Amino acid sequence: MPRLDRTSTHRAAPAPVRAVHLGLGAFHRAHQAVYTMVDPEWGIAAYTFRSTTLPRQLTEQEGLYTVQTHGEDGPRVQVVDSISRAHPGGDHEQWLADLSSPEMALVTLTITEAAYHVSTPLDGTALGKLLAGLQERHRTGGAPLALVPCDNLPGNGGVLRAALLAAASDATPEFRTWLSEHVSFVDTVVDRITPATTDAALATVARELGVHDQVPVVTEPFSEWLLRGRFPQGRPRWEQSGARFVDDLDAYEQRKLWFLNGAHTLLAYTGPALGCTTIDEAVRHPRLEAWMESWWDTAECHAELPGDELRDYRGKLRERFASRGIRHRLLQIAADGSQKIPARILPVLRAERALGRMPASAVAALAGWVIHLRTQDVRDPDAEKLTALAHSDEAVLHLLGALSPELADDRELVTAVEERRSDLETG
Ligand SMILES: NC(=O)c1ccc[n+]([C@@H]2O[C@H](COP(=O)([O-])OP(=O)(O)OC[C@H]3O[C@@H](n4cnc5c(N)ncnc54)[C@H](O)[C@@H]3O)[C@@H](O)[C@H]2O)c1
Ligand SMILES: O=P(O)(O)OC[C@@H](O)[C@@H](O)[C@H](O)[C@H](O)CO
Repeated sequence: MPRLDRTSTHRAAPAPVRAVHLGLGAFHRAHQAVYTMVDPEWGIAAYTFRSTTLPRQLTEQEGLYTVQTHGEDGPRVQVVDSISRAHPGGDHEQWLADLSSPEMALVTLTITEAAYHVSTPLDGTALGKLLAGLQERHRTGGAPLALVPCDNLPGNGGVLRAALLAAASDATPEFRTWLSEHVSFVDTVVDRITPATTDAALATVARELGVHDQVPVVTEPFSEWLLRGRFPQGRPRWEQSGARFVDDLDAYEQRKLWFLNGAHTLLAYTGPALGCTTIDEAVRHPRLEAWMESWWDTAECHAELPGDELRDYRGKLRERFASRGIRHRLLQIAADGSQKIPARILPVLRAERALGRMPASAVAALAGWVIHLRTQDVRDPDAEKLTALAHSDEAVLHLLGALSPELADDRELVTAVEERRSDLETG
């Protein structure tokens, strides 16, 4: 079977590289790279964090790959041609050359929530890599740049700015001033459910297009990108692909993190305890569905957007989650809980506790997390510490304290989570 080639794409040759991406995974390829296709003047140099396999496979395909959307009307397969070059994260020389090129106007990032914490040593971390690139750019002329984090974090632009300034605490005052004044930190809300690709996706491409793609991406038809911030050296015409540049990002960010990601987290931890493995299975389980609706009712009491907008969003989420075309594994979503629960569950839980209420769905999410830590192969930057706590006496008390110390002082909450855990453990 022939390989993918440019006969079915808009770009006869790779577009000039004006954007860099760090964290070349499924989501970047289903989201930012697809939005960038609209503008033939903009090509992307995309870097993995560590993997050497994906860049090699993409390079063998001239950077081309397919995105397949699974909606009600079956799969649709599209060739994406905006990645002009793909590199392994270990290619440091090329990274420094790209970051210091005055032609480079922006850097997008999908480096996971956990990567925004400054850890020492910085070497080998995403922040360390970014800092090294920015220092090289400053040293070689200091052209301005926009940084565009696309991870599910509240205030992701501001978080990245604070993290980089903290990471650069030993850098020269000149560099720190340049970083503050000439690097723009763009806030974003990103949304497109994109699970890890399975082998079935390869067969779909072969059947639909008659070509072999080694690295297809599977995603949903829905896609959203909201941005707020400056692009001092320009940007692709993303708005022509549906991106929206807005001033009032915060309420939409809250809606996305609480309603979509919060429900995902709730189901990711309670679902396996009730025998489910994917989101579409979980939303068909009556008990899990009831918790999800209860979570949304609770979150609605504290959300900023008007009720009718939230109800509309909930309706769309029900459809998106129930889609059988997207087999989104609960265990994929369950990774890095210590980094996700604070943004997705705790704000609503705290608001409820301040009113003297005990939100059953948030309690279920925390109880499910405790079970996850006791029973699964845990992927979390604090995995060692958390699994030890999960097997200790008073595991719930210690784990809630690890999430946020004041939670452990709330004895009523600790008891409620313990009771739900015991209930879930017995099925
Ligand atoms: N998949 C989605 O539905 C989705 C939707 C919205 C946002 N996101 C964001 O994108 C991120 C990546 O998702 P994905 O689906 O591409 O996952 P993926 O597993 O396909 O790729 C993850 C990418 O992140 C890199 N990475 C992993 N750990 C890292 C670390 N400690 N430091 C730096 N980079 C690291 C990996 O090398 C890889 O390039 C998520 O963590 C999330 O913040 C994903
Ligand atoms: O990608 P993560 O690991 O931050 O979270 C897992 C899912 O909740 C997330 O990927 C959603 O599918 C996504 O945020 C939808 O836009």
